Amino acid sequence: MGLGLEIGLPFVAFRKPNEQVLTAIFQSNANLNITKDFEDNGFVFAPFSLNEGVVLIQPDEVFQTHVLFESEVKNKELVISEDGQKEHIELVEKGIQAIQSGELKKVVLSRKIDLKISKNPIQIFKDVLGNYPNAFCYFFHHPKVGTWCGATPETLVRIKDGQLKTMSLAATLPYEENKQPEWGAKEIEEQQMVSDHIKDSLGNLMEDLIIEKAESIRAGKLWHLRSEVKGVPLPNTSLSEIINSLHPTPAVCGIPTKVAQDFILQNENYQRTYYTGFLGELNLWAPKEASLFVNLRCMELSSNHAAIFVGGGITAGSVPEQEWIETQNKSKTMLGIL
Ligand SMILES: C=C(O[C@H]1C=CC=C(C(=O)O)[C@@H]1O)C(=O)O
Repeated sequence: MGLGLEIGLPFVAFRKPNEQVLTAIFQSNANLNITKDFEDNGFVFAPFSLNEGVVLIQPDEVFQTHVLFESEVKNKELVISEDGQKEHIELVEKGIQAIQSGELKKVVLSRKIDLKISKNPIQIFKDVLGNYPNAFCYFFHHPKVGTWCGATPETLVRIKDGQLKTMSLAATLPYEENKQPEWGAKEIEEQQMVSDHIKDSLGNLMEDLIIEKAESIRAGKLWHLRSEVKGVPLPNTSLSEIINSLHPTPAVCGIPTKVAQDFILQNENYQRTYYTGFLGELNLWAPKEASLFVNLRCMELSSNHAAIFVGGGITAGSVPEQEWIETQNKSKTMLGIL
């Protein structure tokens, strides 16, 4: 991995949720490959706005090895900067107004936290692997794109042997030791909205679609509500149709999708680039197979700087100050590592 960074060639290393296999994919030239139809094979790294170009790392060399990282980072109390609070609260207020006016039902609003770092990137990735065993953990580098690292709890879509799996993910509460989360009506409704949206957008591409009951899942120091979704795509449905029906999910964009995406692009105070895009294996081991994850709980790294990206779903019942605190809590996933 260090070598890839030194010689400036594209590579990615990743471990899937609850697995112990680390896969590394290396491209042997520095070309910026863009996939348009998801027919290529390799590792995709997609931005939030797909028209910015979905990057593909060609699998010129692929390695796999068993790893067992269990390095819990000492849980020192994090002091988190309050910079950006006013702007974020104003943004959330604007989102709530758009919901009240009937334009939107839900919108996910986010921000970027910049900080100086001195930690070595390899150690950062080892700590991500050691601390988030049930997340999709990755380290991505492309000389023409940048260096990203993350531990995401959200699957965009997994397709194998003609079976499709995805998830409806929403709502956040802080994790407290020996305590189960107590979800309120707002969170339950927020997650149900996501399940209904998946049913509407994916349903007509599927022979059947099963959406399981919502359950609490832990993602580091947070809880979320999640329903597993599975089914069989209709014959001749392309990967591209499936991906385009799911991305951007209401966990990162909103409802209705197009109105929420336009609201985000016009109102957020920065460019998301690859945060809330997606990434993962595409036709890598067999055709029509994909294992894609939403790029959440992630950061962009450069020599002595990190940018952490955090957001939260806004609905009619949201309270701006609480939404600010939620983004502060989400930032701990990556801040705790740095
Ligand atoms: C947008 C993010 O989280 C999403 C995923 C799970 C729960 C969320 C929420 O409670 O708002 C968000 O939709 C983020 O972590 O930056």
